[in-house]
Amino acid sequence: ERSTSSFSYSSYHTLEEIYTWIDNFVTEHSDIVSKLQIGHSFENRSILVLKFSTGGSRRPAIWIDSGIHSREWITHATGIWIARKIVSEYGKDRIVTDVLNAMDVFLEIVSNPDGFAYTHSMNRLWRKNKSSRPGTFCIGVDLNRNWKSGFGGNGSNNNPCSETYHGPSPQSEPEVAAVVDFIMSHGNVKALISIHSYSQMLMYPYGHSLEPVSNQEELYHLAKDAVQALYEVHGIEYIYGSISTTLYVASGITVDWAYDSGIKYSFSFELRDTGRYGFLLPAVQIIPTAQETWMAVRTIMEHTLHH
Ligand SMILES: NS(=O)(=O)N[C@@H](Cc1ccccc1)C(=O)O
Ligand SMILES: [Zn+2]
Repeated sequence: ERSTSSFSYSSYHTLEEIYTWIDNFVTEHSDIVSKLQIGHSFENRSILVLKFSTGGSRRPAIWIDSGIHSREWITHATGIWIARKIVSEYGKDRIVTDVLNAMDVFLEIVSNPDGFAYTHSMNRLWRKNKSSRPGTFCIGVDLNRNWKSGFGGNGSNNNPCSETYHGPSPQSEPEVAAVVDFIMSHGNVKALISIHSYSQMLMYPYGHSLEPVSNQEELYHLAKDAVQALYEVHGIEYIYGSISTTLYVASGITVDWAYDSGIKYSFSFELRDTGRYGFLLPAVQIIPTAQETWMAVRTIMEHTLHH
């Protein structure tokens, strides 16, 4: 009896339950999945990444992260569901099979483990990590403002008590430094997908400026196709475009760093909903959200494989 088959994919889970699921999932699919520890959080929790690989060495890769903002529980749940979808579709779905026969996929489900634990224990709406520094009264850095590209610019805040506090310096946070170090040492990541909630948007760089990226046309049309694939599942409508023109100016964000580091297919999702439940999305919407998100992610994977 596979212990992951007793795991409820239609429920929200604690950090411990997710880490146990990861171990069971890797054990049950050891032919294609392995577990990497890329670092430790501020409070010394392991930072874990699932690697999906069918062989080769240093194959071009796709990076997916969820949970950088700890209160966005739908994103961890979607990451878990996508992990299972990838292994169940390999050998069946033509696109997944072609992608995994040529590329590796890295999936960081809990990108902010300290914040996530805190949303279960003390404050459901905690967003940042849990770092603290002498002489700083408030806790936590916004891990979507701590990246080097555009660091400290408009749409981030220098006040440690702010929800968008960028931290003392780029990559000051171990949760960000671990990802930077991993991706830079891998050196062959072709696409990055950073999953947030909520607003129902699919966005690409830049967030820190209104200036279009060099392959803006390509990213616009890929986002359009991905959003259409998403819509066809349950009729959910997303808007899409560059972060700064579609949402707001935000500086020091993951996808701007990725793009400026050469990852030309960098996207950020804002999953369901549009504000009725917001971060408190009911668990009954987990699987529908994951199913539709998967179709958009699969579209981006296919494009990355062929370009
Ligand atoms: N998920 S959210 O509610 O925090 N909104 C995100 C919006 C966002 C998402 C991706 C890149 C830049 C900005 C944020 O970091 O402000
Ligand atoms: Zn977020």
